Amino acid sequence: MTGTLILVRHGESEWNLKNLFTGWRNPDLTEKGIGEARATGKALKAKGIVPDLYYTSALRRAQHTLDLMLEEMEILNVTITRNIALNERDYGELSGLNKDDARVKWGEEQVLIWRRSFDVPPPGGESLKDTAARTLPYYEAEILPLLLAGKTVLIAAHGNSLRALVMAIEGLTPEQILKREIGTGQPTIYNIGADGKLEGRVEI
Ligand SMILES: O=C(O)[C@@H](CO)OP(=O)(O)O
Repeated sequence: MTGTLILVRHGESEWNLKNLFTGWRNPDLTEKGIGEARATGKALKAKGIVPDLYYTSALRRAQHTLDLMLEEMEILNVTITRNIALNERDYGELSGLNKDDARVKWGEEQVLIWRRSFDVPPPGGESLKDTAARTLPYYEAEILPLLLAGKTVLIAAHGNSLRALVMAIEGLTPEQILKREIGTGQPTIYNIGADGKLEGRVEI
């Protein structure tokens, strides 16, 4: 049976707006981010998508995004699983620093490597590879069996925890994932086949 996996990055957060490295810090959504979450909820509803199960991280920007989407989809009284495995990558000592200040201090290239490379962690933080080491096992143990049973699963999470999933599901190389961006509030929808492999993408 084909399952459907809906990945949604949280809407713009207060620290996205201030251009601060966020990681495991816990700001909420801005008004723009709230609007992005509602818009994605509306688009999922318009497409007639009714998920069977709901997952998010232990951070409120993703939790709030999921709550807003469910409001727009008029889906009430469902169980939401919140798990730290879906948290954003930990930015370690960069957390709270302004990204432009970081570029001045360490240079554009070094900051790009910390932000988008596969296996180079920021000081005291997680690389994408480290993030995948907690996100992928969780996906394989908790989410994939549901998809193989033909379920539709909605996950609201973060730019880099989702990039880890996208890299695995799409079979991207470290060079390819370097260029992959996921915008705030942006949905990525996959049909997953009985073999657990990507069958195709759904646009909404
Ligand atoms: O600061 C962060 O936690 C992330 C996501 O907002 O930033 P970046 O996109 O630079 O990895």
